Amino acid sequence: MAIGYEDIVKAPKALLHDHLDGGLRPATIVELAAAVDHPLPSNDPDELGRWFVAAANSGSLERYLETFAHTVAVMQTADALRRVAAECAWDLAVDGVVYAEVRFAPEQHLDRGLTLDEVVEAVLAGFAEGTGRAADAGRSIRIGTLLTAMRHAARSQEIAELSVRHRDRGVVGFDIAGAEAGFPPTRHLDAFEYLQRENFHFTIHAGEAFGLPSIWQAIQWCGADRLGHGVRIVDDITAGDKPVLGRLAAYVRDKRIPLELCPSSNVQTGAASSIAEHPIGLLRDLRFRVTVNTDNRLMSGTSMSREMALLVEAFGYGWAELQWFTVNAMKSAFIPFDERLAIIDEVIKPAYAKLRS
Ligand SMILES: O=c1[nH]cnc2c1ncn2[C@H]1C[C@H](O)[C@@H](CO)O1
Ligand SMILES: [Zn+2]
Repeated sequence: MAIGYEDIVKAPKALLHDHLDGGLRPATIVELAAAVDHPLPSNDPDELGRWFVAAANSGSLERYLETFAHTVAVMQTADALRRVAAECAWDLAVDGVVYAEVRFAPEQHLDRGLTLDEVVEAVLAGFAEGTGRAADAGRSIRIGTLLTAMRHAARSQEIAELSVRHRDRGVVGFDIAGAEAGFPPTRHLDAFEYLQRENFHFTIHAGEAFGLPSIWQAIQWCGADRLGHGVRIVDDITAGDKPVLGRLAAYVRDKRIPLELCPSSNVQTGAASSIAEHPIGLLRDLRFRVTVNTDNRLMSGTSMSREMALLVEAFGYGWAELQWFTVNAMKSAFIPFDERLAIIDEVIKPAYAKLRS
């Protein structure tokens, strides 16, 4: 039986890779931009939403990233950051996401005088507000925050220390993002070594716009717990009736290193030519630790439910596969093991059992 979209929305979902500054509501951008006189490509929310998707459909990660100038520009005050975070929590909850790790780069939100700590505090307050409101409405969601350092900049050590400073207040991990080619993860080795000494968790955007060397560095030099995208690991797999894994692909699979795959985003930046041809099909068949993610809901005009629905349509997946992606994500989350298990056993498994029956 084909799975209906409304049922996918109802099914509990876990999301590990979602950017706060890539998920604003267009109407919120229009309002916030008016308050700070930031010129937008359109002041009509519907048109603006379409502009983001079209502009991000560039086939290049560098041009895709240019669209963030408009979201980052309106996220420069504590009030704006709190509002955007609260709306993010609510929007994810309404979409049936029960656990999300949402990331952003604090260093990009200092233009109007906030300190790094104030930026983080505002976002954490917004998540608390949004999750509280969602819980009151009967939609429980847990949000963990990841702090990102921009890989072209030189603040990763500072952002790593900021992450550790806020670890008991909702920050559960660290990441690096931005243009990948020319900015290898080893540029930030000091930060990763510091985080390892602190027993902290981190993921690295790698294997999206650049291939195997980036993935290899992220894992073998930097010690990443997960791969942000990591989709280019297929370059180390020889396809055929019996696919053959190279050393790196075998290592990633053997060690159960989670892949934060983002199907729509990859099609937009040219990392995959279509959803149907996205390597997620092969990687799932080979039982890599695959997870499904949104990356940037605004730039892709998407949601967790939509990403799942696209996969159902392209690969004929049923509830068994959707549950597998969801449990994979929950197993790979950066919150403590007992809390992950509680969500899997008490929320995810009972809901899918019902949907499957
Ligand atoms: O998919 C991505 N790859 C690399 N960098 C990205 C991606 N999506 C968003 N970013 C960047 C742009 C944002 O401003 C920054 C922090 O969220 O992370
Ligand atoms: Zn990303």
